[in-house]
This record gives sequence, structure tokens and C-alpha cells, in this order.
Amino acid sequence: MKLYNTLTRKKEEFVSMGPGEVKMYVCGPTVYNYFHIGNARPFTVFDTMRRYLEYRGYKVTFVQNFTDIDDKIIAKAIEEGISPREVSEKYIEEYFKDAMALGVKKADIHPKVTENVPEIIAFIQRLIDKGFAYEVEGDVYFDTTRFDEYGKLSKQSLEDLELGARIEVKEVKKNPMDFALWKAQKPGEQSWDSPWGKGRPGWHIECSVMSMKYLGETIDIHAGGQDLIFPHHENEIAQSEACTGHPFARYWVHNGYITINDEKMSKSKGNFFTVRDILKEFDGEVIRFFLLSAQYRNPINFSRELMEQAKNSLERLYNAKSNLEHLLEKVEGLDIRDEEKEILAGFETYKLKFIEAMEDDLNTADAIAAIFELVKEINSNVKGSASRELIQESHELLMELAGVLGLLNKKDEVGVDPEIERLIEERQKARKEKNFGLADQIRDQLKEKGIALKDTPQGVQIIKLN
Ligand SMILES: Nc1ncnc2c1ncn2[C@@H]1O[C@H](COP(=O)(O)OP(=O)(O)OP(=O)(O)O)[C@@H](O)[C@H]1O
Ligand SMILES: [Zn+2]
Repeated sequence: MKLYNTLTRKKEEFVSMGPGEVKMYVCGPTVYNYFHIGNARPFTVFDTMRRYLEYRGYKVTFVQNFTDIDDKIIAKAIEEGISPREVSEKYIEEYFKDAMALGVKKADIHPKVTENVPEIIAFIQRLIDKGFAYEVEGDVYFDTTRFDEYGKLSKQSLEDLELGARIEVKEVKKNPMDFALWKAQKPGEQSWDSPWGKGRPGWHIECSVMSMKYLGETIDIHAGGQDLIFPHHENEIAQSEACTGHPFARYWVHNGYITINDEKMSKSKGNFFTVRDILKEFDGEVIRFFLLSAQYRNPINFSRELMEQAKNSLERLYNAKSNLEHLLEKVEGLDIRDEEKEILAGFETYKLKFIEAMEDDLNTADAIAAIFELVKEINSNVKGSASRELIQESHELLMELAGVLGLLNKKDEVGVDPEIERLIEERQKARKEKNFGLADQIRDQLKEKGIALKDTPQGVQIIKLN
């Protein structure tokens, strides 16, 4: 696969360090709020990258942290009169609810900063011992002038960066770009004991420590949103490579922004929509489809219109799936015919197209287009007269490709209209009351509306007929 590496500013052939295995770290959320659809983009696209690598046969070890020590968490705790721990625990739980709705798989490990403070302290001590960090009044700073390659990820020189920065009067650090590894406790703040007195870790150090602890000194892929390139990832590289003398990550990948009126969606600007709120109106898979409808580095302007489009497109895929499942129920034991073998071979070309798109820096937009071409062919070639094998194979292919993108996971249709839902409920009620006459009558009524029902042990399955 080709991946655009921010470190080299080039699309490079991805070669994993260990044969057949990938070690991947994604910077996770700061847990003090519900996440917005901008934050949902890295979670979703890197989940898709993981799924695709797994599809290609790699064993992926996937780590995504929770930042559960942060000024914003502390502020929220004070605001709500609860402890920072209560704030972070709550929003970690809420993260999992929304992530599940989006079809984002759990990471192999979701480490928390609060569970890694001793490791962080040991790491900072190593940096001090090696002369890359210094302590002032209970704070510890990384000395950027000691790391020659500072700026290599964001392609800025330390001199230029320093020109643009100033040391505020009350600051105690030696150089303008030096950043905090450890912050002395301020009155009333949560704190941990350390060799430099009571305090807490700075932000950047957590990812270096947790990535190394769970994945080793050098990993394959380190990912996050493009706003993390500087300073977060630049600083992660400086402190990690200063400490070990080895490259920290081989491929640095960054997603583009979800924007509102061409401005980055962000909590601080207030121009955001939480996934929780969008879920009141759209299914999680529709949100996922929307997020994957562009290649991950391109910006996407969030709008209701695009969400509606995503909903309609996804519905077309679900229709194709239901049609095939409906056919499978009707058609019995016909062997595949020669002319059908050709049709099937034709379908395989769309699988190749799909893979080619995903190989090209995870171009999910083109991959989705390939699925639609496949669906078009399936719709015009797989009918009631088809053999069971052709129907089966078509269904499997559609599910295989959609599955790589984390789509078509639901048993039922997305977005069934309320009138139909009401009829289905009425029919259920009639069946419960053993009023089978009425139940059948409603079934016929639904059929007229293009809906077939299938009673399965898991409940009623809704199938849209064409
Ligand atoms: N508008 C956006 N589009 C795409 N990715 C984003 C956007 N905003 C934040 N991200 C990414 O979301 C992930 C989660 O980050 P985090 O929870 O720290 O949010 P954040 O950066 O504080 O959000 P905000 O910028 O809204 O304050 C990071 O990888 C970040 O780069
Ligand atoms: Zn990070």
C-alpha cells in the first residue's frame, strides 16, 4: 500500500518493520466532552486503515490513548463540582458509545495517562540524565536547542520558530520553543509525587511513553489529525528520539479537517456538531459513510445536504444487499451456468478496483465508487432467474468489500420511514394476540409499499423490494 508520509511529504510504499505485522498508534481524545464529527474523522479513518491492513493479512496491534489529564478536564471538573476522574470516566464511557455507533472497533489497548504516571516520570528522568531536559521551580522542560532535528516533521527550522515565539515575562524556560514535560502543581489541582515535587505530566510526553510501552521504541504508523503535526507530533519525535536514539515512527499519517464554512470545526470556536446530536437524526453508519466519502487527507465541509446524500447512497447499498438476501430465500439449488461464470469474473474486476483505490493512500472515495459500480452490475445481472451460486457469490463479494469499510453491518435497513415502522409494530402486536388474519393483511399492505418481512429468531428482518 502507498501511504502519504508527513515526515517525507511523499507517498511511499508501506513496508512494515516486522513481516506481516503492523504496530499502529493513534492519538486519542481528550475526554472532557462528547466528541464532534471532526474528531470522529481520525477515529473512523484510522479504524478503516486498520481494517484494510487486516484484510490484506497483517496482524495489526492498534493502540489509541485517552488523554485523561488536561487543563480542560480540570476546568470541567471545577465547573461541575466533581473530580477530574469522574469527568474523564464519564466521557470515556460516552466515547465508546458513539464510537460503537460509528462502527469503530475497540483498540487492542486504550491506555490512559493516569495509569502511566510512573512510566512518564521515569522517561522524563532519562531525558534529564541525558541532558535533554531541565527542571525549574518544579516544572521540567524539554530543551529544544539540544535536539538537532527539531522541526523535521513540520518542516520548520528552530530559528524560524524561535523568531515567531516569545518568552512571556513570567515564564522560566530557557528557550522560546522549549515545552513542558512536567508541570508543578497549581493550588487545588490533582497531582502526583515526583522527583521534582508534586505535579502532573505535560501533554506531549504521554504519547511517547505509552507508544513505547505498548508497541516498542520504533513503530510502523503514528496517526492523528493534521493539527497534531505541530507542536504535538513534533514534540513527540523530539523527546522520543532524544531518549532512545532511534526513529520513533516510520510513517506519520494525518487526516484533513472536517470544516464548517471552510473553517476547521473545533470546540474552541464553538462551530461544532457532536456525533451524539447527529445520531439523533442519522444512523451511525450514515455518519461513517459520510466520513469515508472523501480520501482522508482532503477536507470535507460538513453540511446537512452531504449527510442526506450519504444516507441515500448507503440506502442504495442496503437495498442491493436486501435484494440479494431476498433472492437467496426464493431461489433453490441451481448450479452456476457458464455465462454466469463470466458475469462473476466481471464482478471481480470491481474488487480489484476497490483494492487499487485502497492501496493508493487509502482512497476510500474511489473504493466506494468501485462498490457502486459493482452494485450497478449486480442489480442488472442478478435476478430471480439467476443460480443460487451467483446470488451467493455476489452477496459475499458485496459484504466483503463493504465490510472492509465497516459498512453494511446492520441487519435491517437504515432509515425505514415511520409509517412502515408503525405497520410493522401493529403486525407484531397482531401476531402476539394470535390475530393471524390481521397480521397477514398488514404483511400484504407492506408488500404493496415494497417491504417484505422475514421473521427470524433475532426478530423481524425488513427487506426492501424493488
Ligand atoms: N475539525 C477536525 N477535523 C478533523 N480532525 C479533527 C478536527 N478537530 C480535531 N480533530 C482531531 O480529533 C482528534 C481528537 O482530538 P481531541 O479530543 O484532542 O480534540 P481537539 O483537538 O481538542 O478538538 P478541537 O480542535 O475541537 O478542540 C485529534 O486527532 C485531532 O487532530
Ligand atoms: Zn499524541
